[in-house]
This record gives sequence, C-alpha cells and structure tokens, in this order.
Amino acid sequence: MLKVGIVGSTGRVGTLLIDDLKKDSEVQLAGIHVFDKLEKDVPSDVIVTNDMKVLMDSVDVVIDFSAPSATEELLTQVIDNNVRKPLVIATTGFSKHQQNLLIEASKLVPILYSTNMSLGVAVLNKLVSLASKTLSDFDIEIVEQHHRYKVDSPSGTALTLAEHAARARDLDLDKVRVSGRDGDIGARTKDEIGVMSLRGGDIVGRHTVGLYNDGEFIELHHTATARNTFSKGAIKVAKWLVNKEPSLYSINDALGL
Ligand SMILES: NC(=O)C1=CN([C@@H]2O[C@H](COP(=O)(O)OP(=O)(O)OC[C@H]3O[C@@H](n4cnc5c(N)ncnc54)[C@H](OP(=O)(O)O)[C@@H]3O)[C@@H](O)[C@H]2O)C=CC1
Ligand SMILES: O=C(O)C1=N[C@H](C(=O)O)C[C@H](O)C1
Repeated sequence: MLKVGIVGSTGRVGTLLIDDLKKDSEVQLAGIHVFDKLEKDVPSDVIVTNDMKVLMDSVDVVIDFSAPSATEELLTQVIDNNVRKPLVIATTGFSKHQQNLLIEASKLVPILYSTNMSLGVAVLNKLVSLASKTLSDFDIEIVEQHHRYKVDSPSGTALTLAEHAARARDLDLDKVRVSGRDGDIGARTKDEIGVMSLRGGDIVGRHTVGLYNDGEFIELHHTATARNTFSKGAIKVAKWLVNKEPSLYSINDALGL
C-alpha cells in the first residue's frame, strides 16, 4: 500500500485530500504536516508533525497543496538535507527562486508539478496549443475566476494556459503577458496575451481562453465544479510517480497525453 503524506493538510484542498485518501484502497494516509494545528480526526497511526523532514521520512510520496513558502521548505529538504522522496506539487504562486528550487530538486527526486490536477485542464492545455498555433492571427485573452480567498493572481492554471499559447507561437510569455488594463493604454498589440483575474464567492475554478478575430471568435472554457477534482487528480498522479526516476514531470506525462 502506498504511504502518502500531505503538506497543506488544514487547507481547502488538504482537508478533502485526507478524506479521499481514506476512501482509496490502494493508498494509505501515513503522514500529515501541520503548520499550526489539525482540527480533523485522523487514524492514530498517522504521523502528525510540524517537521517537514519527519513527514518525508514517514511516507512513500508527498502531496503538496499549501503555500509557496511551505513548498520551498519541502524542496529545501531534498536539496540541502538529502531527503529523497517523490513529490506531487500542486501549490501555485511561486517566485522565480522557488521555480528554480523545483528544477534543482527534480534532479534528485521525481517531482510532478501541475498547476491544475484535473483531466479537463490537461486536455485544455493541448487544445490551447493547437488553437494558438493554427489561429495565428487571433488575439488571445485568458480570464480566470476563483473564490474570494485565493491569494495568488493570476492563477497558476491561467499562467500555464498562457505559457502553452505563447510557446505555440514562439513567444516569450514574460514579454507578451498583460495582466491589467486601465486608462489610456492604446490599442491592443498583436502579440500580447491578456491574462486577467476575477475573484468572488465560492467559485472553485473557471478558466476561459478566448481567441478573437474579425468576424469570429472561439472561447474554450473549463469549470471545476467540485474541489476534490484536484485532490483525486493528485492521488492518481502520485500512484504513477512513485517509482519514477528523478525528473520534473507534468500531469500530461502521468495521463499519457
Ligand atoms: N494544482 C491544483 O490542482 C490546485 C492547486 N491549488 C493550490 O494549492 C494551494 C493551496 O490551496 P488551498 O487549499 O485553497 O489553500 P488554503 O489557504 O486553504 O490552504 C493552505 C494550506 O497550506 C498551509 N500553509 C500555509 N503556509 C504554510 C507554511 N509556511 N508552512 C506549512 N504549511 C503552510 C496552511 O496551513 P494553516 O491552515 O495552518 O495556515 C493550509 O493547510 C494554493 O497555492 C492553490 O493555488 C489549489 C487547488 C487546485
Ligand atoms: O486556489 C485555487 O483554488 C486553485 N488554484 C489553482 C490555480 O492557481 O490555478 C488551480 C485551481 O484553479 C484552483
């Protein structure tokens, strides 16, 4: 049985992950990292700790839905403390430094990083690559909508979608992304890719990639209607990752897309 550890166990996704792990007969909830304290009941044999190394030493694979600083601590255990455990990382909002730590750590352990653990968004990324390349004259604008508590913007998923769109046109996203428009901004430039955020209520996650031209447009939407789409997706890819060689894997690798 695959022993799974959680980072971000008290969060919106982490609490669902605890329940989903309990329901899956191929995995066992073995360790939980708590930043502060855990309100939820877990079986007595589950290790509950605020020490990242203790968590990693007690499990076969770690699933992380937390915050960039917590993921950084996890990656630092691999890079500086010689801890060798496969990591499924779902946290978003990393700085450049944290992205580099992810790459460094993936030379030492298998890491699957995905800004969205749903099958639908994995397919959407492929559709966006195709549409962006084929409809090369169309203007691309991405809108993401999330619940009022989300702290990072734009969402990791929107940035990944934008990355697929940019790459398909040989563009550098850092140079063409526009994530705000206000005032006398002038006409839209051909290559820019708009990535805009709306926040409100309890929206689990909605992404729209629009490709607009004179006389026609396409809008590709994905809506997550249940948050455990992400926790279940993470468990699925954890099973796939556990015996892999050190490398940085995408969800497409795990899903065979
Ligand atoms: N890839 C994907 O499919 C998805 C990714 N996400 C991403 O996952 C992350 C978590 O989302 P969500 O559950 O909504 O967020 P929450 O804010 O609800 O939960 C965050 C969790 O991280 C913990 N945490 C925060 N800071 C630290 C720290 N420094 N050390 C250890 N633990 C810490 C919190 O602990 P405490 O409660 O004690 O503060 C809490 O358990 C976000 O980055 C989000 O964007 C979300 C959904 C899907
Ligand atoms: O914070 C969230 O809730 C979500 N975060 C991820 C992101 O930033 O893309 C994935 C999902 O959309 C929900």
